[in-house]
Amino acid sequence: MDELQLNPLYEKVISDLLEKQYSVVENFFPLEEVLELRQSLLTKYDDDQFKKSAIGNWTNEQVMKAVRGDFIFWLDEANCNAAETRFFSRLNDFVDYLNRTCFMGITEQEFHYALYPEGTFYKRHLDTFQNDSRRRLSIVCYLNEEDWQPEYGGELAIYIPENGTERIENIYPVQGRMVIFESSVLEHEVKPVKQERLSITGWLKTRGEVIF
Ligand SMILES: O=C(O)CCC(=O)C(=O)O
Ligand SMILES: [Fe+2]
Repeated sequence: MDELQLNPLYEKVISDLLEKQYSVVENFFPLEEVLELRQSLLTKYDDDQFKKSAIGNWTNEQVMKAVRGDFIFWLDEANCNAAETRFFSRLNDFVDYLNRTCFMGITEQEFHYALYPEGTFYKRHLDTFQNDSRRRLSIVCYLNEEDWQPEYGGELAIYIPENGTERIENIYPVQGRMVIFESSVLEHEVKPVKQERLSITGWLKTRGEVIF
């Protein structure tokens, strides 16, 4: 095993996760890579490659629309473009670090692009709700234009249990910002967006049973 170089950025994420079960970092991906991913998302979207998101086994469109309104495109690591390859390569470096320093046992990952058209949202939920207990960490990186304003809405609201009550952390989807949190612990929600909202979102998963 090669010697592990201490990585201050990864260490910050790890200590945040230990302390509060989520972390927000601004420069995980260099700006030019964020812009490339944004371009690549938009190209696929314009090319009609996105699908309406679904929730578990729910097939009723109206029910789904009342819960989440985003469109997604699942990425295939074995078959992706240069920008996506760079994304996965940074991500895999981080996963390798997590596994080596925290014995996280991440063995799998799944990522999709997401686009929330104006007026859409994603109601409060837990990311392990799809009968998949293997989701360990949720990761979102925002691919919006540089001038995201609070009046555009679309904040990620994380509900944090605190002293028997609940605190809400509101995180705006500013360009290049990455949020990482414990999938099975923190409930969260995407507030209605008033401006198209873009992201790449995914889950780091451990080996384990899928519970039905
Ligand atoms: O885009 C976000 O801020 C969060 C999205 C989310 O919660 C999900 O896709 O499960
Ligand atoms: Fe979620």
